[in-house]
Amino acid sequence: MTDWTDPDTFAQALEHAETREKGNCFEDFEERDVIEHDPGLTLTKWGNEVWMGQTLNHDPAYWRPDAAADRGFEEPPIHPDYLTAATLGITVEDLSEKGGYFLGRTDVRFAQDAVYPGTDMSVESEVVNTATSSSRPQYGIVSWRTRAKDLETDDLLMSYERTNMIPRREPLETDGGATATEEDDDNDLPETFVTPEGGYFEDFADALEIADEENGAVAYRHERGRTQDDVTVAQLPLATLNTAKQHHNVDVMADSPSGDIVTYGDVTRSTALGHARSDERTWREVGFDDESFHTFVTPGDTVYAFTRVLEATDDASSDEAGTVRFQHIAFNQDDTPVYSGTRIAEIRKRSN
Ligand SMILES: C/C(=C\C(=O)O)C(=O)SCCNC(=O)CCNC(=O)[C@H](O)C(C)(C)COP(=O)(O)OP(=O)(O)OC[C@H]1O[C@@H](n2cnc3c(N)ncnc32)[C@H](O)[C@@H]1OP(=O)(O)O
Repeated sequence: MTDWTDPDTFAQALEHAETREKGNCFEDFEERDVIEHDPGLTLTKWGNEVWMGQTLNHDPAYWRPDAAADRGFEEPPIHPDYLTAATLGITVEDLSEKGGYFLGRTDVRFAQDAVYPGTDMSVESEVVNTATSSSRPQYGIVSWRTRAKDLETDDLLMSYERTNMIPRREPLETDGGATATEEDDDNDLPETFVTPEGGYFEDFADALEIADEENGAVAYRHERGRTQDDVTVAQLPLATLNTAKQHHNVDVMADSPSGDIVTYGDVTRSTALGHARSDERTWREVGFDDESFHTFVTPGDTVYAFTRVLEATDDASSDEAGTVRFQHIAFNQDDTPVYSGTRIAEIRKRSN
């Protein structure tokens, strides 16, 4: 009788067996296809707090009822970073589990009403673009518009457009692969870097004025760093039902370009944003644009943050705040940028 657990026999069995595959390849996506992501997700207080705690998003309005009330919330709401990560997390099984790279995201917008723990989400994505990758013939580039809604009321909670490199089932014929791109060596950094004196709206507006007079920029780094560990790399994405092997399968990832599991892009950016928010008086998050993930973050890497203030407008959803547009850059212990994106946030004004 064949002993299927005998290592030699089992090795042969594995060789003969077909693998029940997960995920979709580039060829499976057609423009205008709409994909509903099952099983959805209930946004819990636990998930919210684990996410915020580990990414250093410690704004008391998301933790304490009194601080929440002071900001006009009914109770500590779901943090927009967790909402974003959870929305993207449950799309992975259908969109990107096959592997590839999360290249970027733009037009990330949140509904004006806060989202509270206990909300059941339904999430769907529409394929908005498919393209060949000229540098990597074994991949194609796919963009989706993803929308998260409240399952009960059908209210839109957030939406964004995201782009990934997705493996092809059949690699394209190639005449030799990547063409070297010309390095843009232009380095015209301003001489003066201005740091805001505090974290209120007026501090950002004043700093922009000073920088303008001196032909400089409002740009500064944040002190905190967060080293990537088992919790940030594997636990946080799995808690959003993100099944990307990049984050939890060391065996497969050992043979990949990173040689290791990699941090979920939403963890990297949320950590950097947590550092940035610790130096400001956030009122509300409005949205993000032009988000890019420049290189891998792996266990043991430390995520730091750098901020540029681009614009301050005395106009917001509340008289208590003004609107600021930032560029945030996450970087690692070697000072290499790993993420960048612009962010629109309402920032509290000093009380008169
Ligand atoms: C959720 C999740 C995974 C998931 O979802 O399941 C994750 O969290 S995973 C962790 C986070 N992620 C990463 O760890 C990736 C880090 N990153 C890199 O490791 C490098 O960035 C690279 C190896 C991917 C590329 O490196 P690179 O080859 O040097 O980069 P580029 O040449 O700039 O881009 C190559 C081609 O992508 C086109 N391209 C780039 N950006 C955009 C964009 N925004 N929109 C449309 N097309 C874009 C570009 O136009 C070029 O197209 P062509 O192939 O046609 O030239």
